[in-house]
Amino acid sequence: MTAGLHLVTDERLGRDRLLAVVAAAAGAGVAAVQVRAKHATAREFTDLVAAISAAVAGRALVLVNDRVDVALAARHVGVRVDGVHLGQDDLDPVVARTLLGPDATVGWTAHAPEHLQAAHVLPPGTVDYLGVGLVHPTTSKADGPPVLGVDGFGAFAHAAPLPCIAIGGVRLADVPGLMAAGAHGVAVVSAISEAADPGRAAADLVAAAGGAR
Ligand SMILES: Cc1ncc(COP(=O)(O)OP(=O)(O)O)c(N)n1
Ligand SMILES: Cc1ncsc1CCOP(=O)(O)O
Ligand SMILES: [Mg+2]
Repeated sequence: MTAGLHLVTDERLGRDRLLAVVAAAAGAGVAAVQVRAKHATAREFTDLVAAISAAVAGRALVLVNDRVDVALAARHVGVRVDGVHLGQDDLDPVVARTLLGPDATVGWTAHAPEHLQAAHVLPPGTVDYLGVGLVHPTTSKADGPPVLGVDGFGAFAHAAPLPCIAIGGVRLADVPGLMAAGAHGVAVVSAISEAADPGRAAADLVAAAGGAR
């Protein structure tokens, strides 16, 4: 179930704080935790996915950013991994779906007209949701795509053939407007990871995003 709130892990955090944030967010009812570690080796990334999956403890989906090989490796050693979030330069989602199987969750980044066209011609059942942004400027991703704003996000979501998760500078105050604009859910790094009380912040965002609780 991908609707609701996604926590994307913050690579700026130390491991203890990161795992505490993940556990608090999972306890607050996030729908998914996406493990993002742009500078990790394959082995480091696989170990991190295992630690985060243990912290999630089955309370949310565990998605691996970018790396189908890491998702498969973690599964191979018995770690619960539910799927991947792929960018436009990552493995083709059709191939990812074949490798991960029909029950996996596969998300795909989209922010340009050609991405929408590509999404329209995907075989049914390939991708579960599109990650769409930036909603606002962010310091969590270097060289991010252009800012759409809430209205731009809504226009994109209405033209999309798949549910859209809003990402990029999303704060609690943005969530009602994004949901009203057609969001399937929202994904955040800073709004949870930088909060003084990440569990409280996650619970408030879950409530606003119409999560499972
Ligand atoms: C939910 C969600 N949407 C978009 C992204 C961005 O993915 P990508 O463009 O591949 O950028 P990186 O996260 O890999 O830097 C995302 N991660 N999650
Ligand atoms: C990974 C990613 N992809 C697009 S924006 C982003 C980071 C969003 O982080 P924040 O919620 O702190 O703006
Ligand atoms: Mg990516």
